[in-house]
Amino acid sequence: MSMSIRAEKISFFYDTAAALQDINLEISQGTLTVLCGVTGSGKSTLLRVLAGLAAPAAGRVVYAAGPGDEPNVSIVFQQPETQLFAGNVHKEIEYGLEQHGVPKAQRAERIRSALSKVGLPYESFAGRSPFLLSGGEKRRLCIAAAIATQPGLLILDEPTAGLDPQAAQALLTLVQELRAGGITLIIGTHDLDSFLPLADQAVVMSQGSVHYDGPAAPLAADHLLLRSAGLEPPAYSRIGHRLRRQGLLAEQPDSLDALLAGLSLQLPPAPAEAGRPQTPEEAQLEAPPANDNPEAPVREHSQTAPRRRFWQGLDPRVKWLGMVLGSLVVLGMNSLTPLLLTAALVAGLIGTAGISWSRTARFFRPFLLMFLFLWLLSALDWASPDITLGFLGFSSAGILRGGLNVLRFLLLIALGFLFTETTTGAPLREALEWAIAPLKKLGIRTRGWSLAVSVTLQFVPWILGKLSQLQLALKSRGRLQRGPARWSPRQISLLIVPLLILVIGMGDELATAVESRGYDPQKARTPSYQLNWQPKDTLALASVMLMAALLWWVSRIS
Ligand SMILES: Nc1ncnc2c1ncn2[C@@H]1O[C@H](COP(=O)(O)OP(=O)(O)OP(=O)(O)O)[C@@H](O)[C@H]1O
Repeated sequence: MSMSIRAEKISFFYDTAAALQDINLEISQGTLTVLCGVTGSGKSTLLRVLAGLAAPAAGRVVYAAGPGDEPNVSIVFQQPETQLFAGNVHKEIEYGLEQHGVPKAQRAERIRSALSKVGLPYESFAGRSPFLLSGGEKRRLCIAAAIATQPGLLILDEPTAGLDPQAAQALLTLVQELRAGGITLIIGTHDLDSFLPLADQAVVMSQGSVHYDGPAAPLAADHLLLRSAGLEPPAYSRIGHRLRRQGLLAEQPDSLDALLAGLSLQLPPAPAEAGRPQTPEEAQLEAPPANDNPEAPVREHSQTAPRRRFWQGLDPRVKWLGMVLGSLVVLGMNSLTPLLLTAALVAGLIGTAGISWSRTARFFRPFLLMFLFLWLLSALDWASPDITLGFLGFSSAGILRGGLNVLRFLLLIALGFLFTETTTGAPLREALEWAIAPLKKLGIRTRGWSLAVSVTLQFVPWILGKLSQLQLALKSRGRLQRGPARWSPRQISLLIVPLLILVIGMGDELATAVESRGYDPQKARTPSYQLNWQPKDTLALASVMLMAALLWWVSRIS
């Protein structure tokens, strides 16, 4: 089932500024259309209007499906990471199917087939958290979620942006397969080199209007037209143009392959080279990319040190229990020896978890200053001081009591630090669900809680990531500084506004993504991560309990 689409005199405004003006388009069924234009020319806005996600201020969009078919449009936005919201890959895709009324019995097969089309094997990916996939895998998952509903029209906004060459090549192959399967495709892109050779139709946008609408091949060769819209012609076309002027090529190529084929016809082999067998290195250089096959998973390099892997591999419930048990024991300690012993133990654990000392120091620095101040405050004694510093007086008992409290709090924070540094978002969330599950028996609804925690947890690493990106951006515009990045009050004040805008923007994108998949806020969703208790977890928990008991005993006898 395929669809055609027609835009009639479309205009769209953001507040009062026109983003689209008088757009007329006709896209035939089963074709691939490339929508290009410089940044800000209106591509994303037009794609959203064509997908029915934004209503035009004037004009209309007309969809036509085959006889007996409902028009069904799917869109995959830029930045796929902002579109994911479910607890695992299976549920991420199932969500759209549910909204489209696909019966439960048919969903698993549809999900399996969509994942296989984008080269993510169901067995390896279905249970994984979408947030823990690589960028290329997230992109494929979004496309799988979009095609699972069997749309007649699929709209992709910047599908190759940010992908490595192999992942981009796999995506191009997937696009060709989708088109061969009869889907109508509209692709908004800056990547003319990749998409123009595949396209039937091309639309060039300029300042919210259509600058060119016609067949793709002549557009690639029309450098004047492309440049007048601010676009650089594809490299194969520019090279072909130059070679033709020098008489080295007979025809203007319409793809890189056509250029290479034309060259090999035109150029005789160099005399010294003629007849020489190809070396293995040359053969390798000329071979097509190893990952041409979209079924092949994207190769990934893991830089994780073995020690860190051990900690991250532990069942998160062991870490939750360890943190709770450790915190209870620490709270019960009121003498120095067990607290110092625990501090040494926690320091050792931080070391074995592969967390660098500079990272630890950066984390604790703000707490140390605050606690030092609190310590001094709790030791102040004006009436009968044991120690005097100028006009300030401190009592020895106050110093000891304050010191113990400070140490206790620092240890509690250190346990939390150890836990969150070795546990990523989804397992952490799942362990929390497990911990609060008994509340369900008391009739308390825990799904809302876990969803709130899940959303918060998704935002926290994202906000921290954005913060360090913003800090780097600020730093790159200042003078060269050595040493670790520090926060200055001025930097913080400069970051607040962009950070707020980013957070609001992300909320907006997420809301639109959810809406585009037919989100119903009344429906409860529970995120999931496959908890997997292994013998090593039992061993780790036994060690934690033994250490906690030992420390408790030391605190009783000292
Ligand atoms: N939410 C918004 N509020 C106000 N103006 C907006 C908003 N989104 C886009 N615009 C403006 O509308 C115009 C078209 O933006 P659009 O995102 O459609 O461009 P684009 O061609 O997709 O750009 P890019 O290639 O950078 O993604 C731009 O001038 C942009 O500044």
